Amino acid sequence: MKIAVLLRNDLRLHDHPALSQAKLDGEILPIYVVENNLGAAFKYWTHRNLESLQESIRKLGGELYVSNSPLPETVKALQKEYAIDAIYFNRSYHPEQRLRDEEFAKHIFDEGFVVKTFEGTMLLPPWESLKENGEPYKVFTPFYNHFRTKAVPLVVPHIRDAKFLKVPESVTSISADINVLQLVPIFDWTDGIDENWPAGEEAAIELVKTFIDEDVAAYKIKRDFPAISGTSRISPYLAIGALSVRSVYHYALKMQPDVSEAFIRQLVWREFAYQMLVHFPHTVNKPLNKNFSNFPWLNNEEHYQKWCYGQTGIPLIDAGMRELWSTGYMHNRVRMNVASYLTKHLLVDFTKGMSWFWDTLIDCDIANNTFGWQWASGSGADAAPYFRIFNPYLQSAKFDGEALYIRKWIPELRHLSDKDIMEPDQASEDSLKEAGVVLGDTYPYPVVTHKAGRTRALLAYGEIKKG
Ligand SMILES: Cc1cc2nc3c(=O)[nH]c(=O)nc-3n(C[C@H](O)[C@H](O)[C@H](O)COP(=O)(O)OP(=O)(O)OC[C@H]3O[C@@H](n4cnc5c(N)ncnc54)[C@H](O)[C@@H]3O)c2cc1C
Repeated sequence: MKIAVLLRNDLRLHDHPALSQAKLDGEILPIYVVENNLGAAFKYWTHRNLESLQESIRKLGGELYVSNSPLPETVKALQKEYAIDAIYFNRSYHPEQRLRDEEFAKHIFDEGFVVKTFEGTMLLPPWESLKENGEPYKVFTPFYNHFRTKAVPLVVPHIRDAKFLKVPESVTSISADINVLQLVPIFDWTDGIDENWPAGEEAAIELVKTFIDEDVAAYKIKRDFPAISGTSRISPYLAIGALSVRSVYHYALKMQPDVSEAFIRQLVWREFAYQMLVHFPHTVNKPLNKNFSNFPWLNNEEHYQKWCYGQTGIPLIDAGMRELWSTGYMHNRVRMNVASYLTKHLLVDFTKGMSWFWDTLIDCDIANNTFGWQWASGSGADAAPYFRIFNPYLQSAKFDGEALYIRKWIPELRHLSDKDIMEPDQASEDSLKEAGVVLGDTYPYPVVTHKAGRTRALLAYGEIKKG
């Protein structure tokens, strides 16, 4: 049987249920089709991971094919040029793609293809984590407790040999040249990504093994400090699927059963985010909490731009946004702060923050990004209540006490003392002068200070509470 295995955000050969089953059932034609509106950084990350997977498949004597046309057209043309019998794929939970997949699967099944779908994204399919009454959980702790009573399926074997198909040159609907997808930007801004993130599953597996073998025990106490590498940094690999979440889960439980609880808990937050997405797909652009539909956002474009480019005058916020711009990643503690500052202090709609993250993160993940923004703005499931507003100065003092993170990303402030660097507009004129800082020139004044932003946010919140 000639089986086309559709690859999406699952660019790997380990624990890949669709490829594993195809290996047992026949000959494999792996195809990647760009389907969603990818952000710029993630496009480039996809390109590099496709290159890496191409290399691995070639070592096994096969070829990875790509197509620029939408999936139904690609399959139709391919069928005409190179009669395939079956289509296998791991399910996607991107709301739009899920609908397209369902329609597509039905259509090609009616046309006589064998169609098989698999779980390749989550630890458990979303319908296995429901309450007894069949409703989805909206609060994390009961979800987590329920989840821990379930057995996560074991991983499937790494593909180390398989019969791969190679299409003749006459077939033009797919190509083995990844460049045809044009995922690499014309202007070269990708150095920061290249320097920080080796692509591909080998790099991903090495990273996660080292983290679990050596660092997971300290995760709980180190994970909140952005200047130190206390977290796993596996999110870019989970997002593109170079790493299977099930492999990570089982490896952690097997190798470090006594000290991996805090880390496993985060993997289950990801699971929770996915099940929220599946059951409440409208949350990708609308608040889960309906009260927020009429929230009086100010959406000041100038403020938004300053936030995007790390020019708000609040050092912790600017450091985070500059880390994101340079590397395609931001530490979780800082993500919570920048999201809170945008939606609460600046009163900019959370969907605007979400779309900036979508365009700049290499770990952009539709479930985690949606969930994170809904949570931070107070409109989502198990959310930070709106009236609890992060104070970025206290957050810096608590989680970046020696200002190592701020100094790294805002070098123009580096000569200020640990205290002054967190709130430069409160520093004395002498201290600023001595450190070579001219507010409004070398570094901006705050767009909105914590005190003013907090008061304004609470007033806005009062409006929606009144109804
Ligand atoms: C506003 C906002 C937007 C976010 N957008 C994304 C996104 O687009 N993609 C993304 O992967 N994560 C997102 N997160 C969640 C979190 O910030 C990242 O998963 C984490 O920083 C990745 O670093 P790590 O792999 O070192 O995490 P670790 O702390 O090592 O955790 C391991 C894994 O657990 C999962 N995880 C950890 N924290 C969370 C969380 N709070 N919610 C859901 N899953 C979690 C991730 O898959 C992560 O890779 C967002 C958080 C916020 C507040």
